[in-house]
Amino acid sequence: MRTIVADHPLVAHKLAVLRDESTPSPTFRHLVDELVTLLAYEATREVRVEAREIRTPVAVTQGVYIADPPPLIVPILRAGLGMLDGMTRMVPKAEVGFLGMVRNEETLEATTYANRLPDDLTGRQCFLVDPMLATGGTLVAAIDYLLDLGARDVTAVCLLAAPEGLAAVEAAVGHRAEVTVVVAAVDERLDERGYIVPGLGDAGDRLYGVV
Ligand SMILES: O=P(O)(O)OC[C@H]1O[C@H](OP(=O)(O)OP(=O)(O)O)[C@H](O)[C@@H]1O
Ligand SMILES: O=c1cc[nH]c(=O)[nH]1
Ligand SMILES: [Mg+2]
Repeated sequence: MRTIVADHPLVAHKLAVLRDESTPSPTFRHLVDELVTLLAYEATREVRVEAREIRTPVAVTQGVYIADPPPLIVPILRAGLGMLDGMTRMVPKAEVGFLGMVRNEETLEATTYANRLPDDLTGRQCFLVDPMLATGGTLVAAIDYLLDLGARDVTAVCLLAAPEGLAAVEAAVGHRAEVTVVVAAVDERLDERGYIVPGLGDAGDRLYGVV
């Protein structure tokens, strides 16, 4: 498994504002949207492309286009929805699948309440988006869905990861496929409630309110 940390002052600045507990929800949503476009730049570095001839006003040349079949972007609801628009803005050709998953805050186990994915992901490059990789339980389950449908090239785009979560994902799925995790930062640890420290709190609640 590869972990790529988007080490850039613009990312660090936006992340600092995002972490601040006084940042209100509208600003939080806007920053998540901006951050994901910066992470998408790293995450799509190896997106499959094909060359096709184009005619500029001056000459004929080869243009580079994102290849078919188009990449599949899969936000993990709820919090992953906050990253969807930024991803599709950067890769408009992408198709979108959906996974609704929630972590039980007592047991920390993830359960799935919605699943809308293509039937066959053989040969598809898949991009899971979810701001938080904490214990890794949610991401492991999400990657399992994609691998079971035939995907072998999966990139997770997250804002924050805990070292424990990265290790859990590597142990669970690293040997089954090419998995890349792109993050804005790897934080220190998890606390006793399974929250990322220092983190930014509950990403879903900060995006959409406490429900
Ligand atoms: O790595 P894990 O320990 O599994 O935790 C990470 C998950 O927790 C959060 O979602 P949550 O379950 O709070 O759902 P929400 O997006 O609806 O708030 C987050 O967006 C991840 O999906
Ligand atoms: O810190 C955390 C851990 C899990 N989910 C979140 O939204 N935040
Ligand atoms: Mg939540």
